Amino acid sequence: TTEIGKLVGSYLEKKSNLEDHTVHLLFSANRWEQVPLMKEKLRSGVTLVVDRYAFSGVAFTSSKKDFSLHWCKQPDIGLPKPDLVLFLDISPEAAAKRGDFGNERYETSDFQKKVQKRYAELMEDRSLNWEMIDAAQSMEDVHSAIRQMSEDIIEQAKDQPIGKLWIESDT
Ligand SMILES: Nc1ncnc2c1ncn2[C@@H]1O[C@H](COP(=O)(O)OP(=O)(O)OP(=O)(O)O)[C@@H](O)[C@H]1O
Ligand SMILES: Cc1cn([C@H]2C[C@H](O)[C@@H](COP(=O)(O)O)O2)c(=O)[nH]c1=O
Repeated sequence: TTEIGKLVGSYLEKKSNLEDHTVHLLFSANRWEQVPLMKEKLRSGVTLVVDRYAFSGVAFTSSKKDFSLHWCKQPDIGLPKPDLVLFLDISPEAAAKRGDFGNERYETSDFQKKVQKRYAELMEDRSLNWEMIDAAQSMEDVHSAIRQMSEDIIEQAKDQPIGKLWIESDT
């Protein structure tokens, strides 16, 4: 809903075109503009559930030609570090059978396969608490797995300081 968010939304809906580096930086700027609010909420005890976050930024842009994982991570270094990252795993073929697939930019099975590989590379980073959930299960089972893991991490993280994403000393 922010001005930057609207630019990104229009790009995803294929209503406008943006140069690839530019849109990557806009996605990141859209996260950074929310950081003061995120920190305020976290410090007041609110749990944030963030859809996609920096990991999609890296996985999607680095799937484009001539983009490295390294370059793609740079603008998001130092964002608030998540206590838990849930990867909802489903094959691109099964995802394509679900509602609305194919309307947005990036929603082709070939591109999604590249993205899935990039996520696998990101998940090798042991400084982050990645958990995989089988998203091919029923909605009820997906929900129950997410709920269990979330409740556990909320309990563990409640007295921990806010870390910084991809900064080694802030694990
Ligand atoms: N476990 C499930 N089983 C069957 N259908 C599902 C399940 N989860 C989601 N769907 C359906 O798949 C479609 C896409 O799901 P959803 O809206 O949750 O994904 P999304 O938020 O669009 O994903 P993305 O963040 O990748 O864009 C919807 O039509 C939804 O009803
Ligand atoms: C955060 C973020 C997202 N993307 C891409 C990934 C998806 O194709 C869309 C968002 O889709 P949603 O259904 O609205 O979740 O945007 C990206 O390329 N870079 C990012 O930083």
